Amino acid sequence: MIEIHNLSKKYGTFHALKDISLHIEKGTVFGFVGPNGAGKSTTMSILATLMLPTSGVAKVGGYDVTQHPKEVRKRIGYMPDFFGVYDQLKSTEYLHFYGASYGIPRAEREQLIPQLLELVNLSDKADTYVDSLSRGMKQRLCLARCLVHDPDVLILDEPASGLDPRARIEMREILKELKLMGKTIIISSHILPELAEMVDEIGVIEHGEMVAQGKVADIQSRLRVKKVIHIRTLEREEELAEKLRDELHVTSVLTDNTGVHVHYSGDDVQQSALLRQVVSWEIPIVSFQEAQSNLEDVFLEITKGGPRE
Ligand SMILES: Nc1ncnc2c1ncn2[C@@H]1O[C@H](COP(=O)(O)OP(=O)(O)OP(=O)(O)O)[C@@H](O)[C@H]1O
Repeated sequence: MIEIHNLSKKYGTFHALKDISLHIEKGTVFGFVGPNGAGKSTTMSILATLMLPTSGVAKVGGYDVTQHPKEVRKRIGYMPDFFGVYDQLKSTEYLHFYGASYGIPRAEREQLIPQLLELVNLSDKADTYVDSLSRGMKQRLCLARCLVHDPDVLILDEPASGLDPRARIEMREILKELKLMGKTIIISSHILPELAEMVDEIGVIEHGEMVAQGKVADIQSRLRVKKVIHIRTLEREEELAEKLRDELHVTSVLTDNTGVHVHYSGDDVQQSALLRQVVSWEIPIVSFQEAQSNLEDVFLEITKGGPRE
């Protein structure tokens, strides 16, 4: 649904995007992550046909953003990171305005707008002036605006920025629903945990370059993000820690009042052999569990500035 080949963008002599390539299948929720100034907004503006690339190709639904911008615009809903709303309008009027600008007849809009307001949990604010909505509500109204023409692709630049935790959860729930509706979603953020639960794939961009891309789990294993295995015993904890220190792929072992924490670089097969070994020592184990490393860990690992693969 989205294809980017060797896309570059220069602002004067500043190289904001350097030959990035990306491929996003239909129905995927793609998290575009990177620190401030990495090039996320630039990429999204190009996809949204608002900015021309310096070189390279970007396509949405098979249409080139440079050659067929009108076709691309029909297929995308774009939510910029900064947006203004027309304060003197009520929520419903605001959506009518956008619906009309897409050429949707009034009768159709009358049906559509209540559905959109319901989708973004703003039904009770239909007759409220936009300027009296909270920031989270304005963000959701803006999302409804992006959906007016039923686009296949949503390009959402930091849709959760500046929202409090509850508003972020609401936004996340709406995005889950949009995924269920089959939309392809590209969503940027530098706040990673908020993406973790909902993205299928991530692309990490830094200084205008894609430094990693794929399923979160694949990226983790490719980067060999070290696992931490947490083991709880009924007794003989120190003895277990001592024995573990001599095992292959164990890089360090720590104990605290919650149990034994094993930093482990082995793969799943080696880990299962380690579990057999631990059981064979006949120390009474209560649990042996791999701590979930999250998107935050992956991000820090990739962007810490050290040598890369
Ligand atoms: N119009 C412009 N003229 C000159 N430089 C620009 C312009 N727009 C962006 N840049 C620079 O290009 C780089 C990439 O900016 P971009 O806004 O794409 O990053 P971003 O990843 O979206 O960052 P953020 O998370 O802060 O929004 C930054 O160094 C930025 O300063």
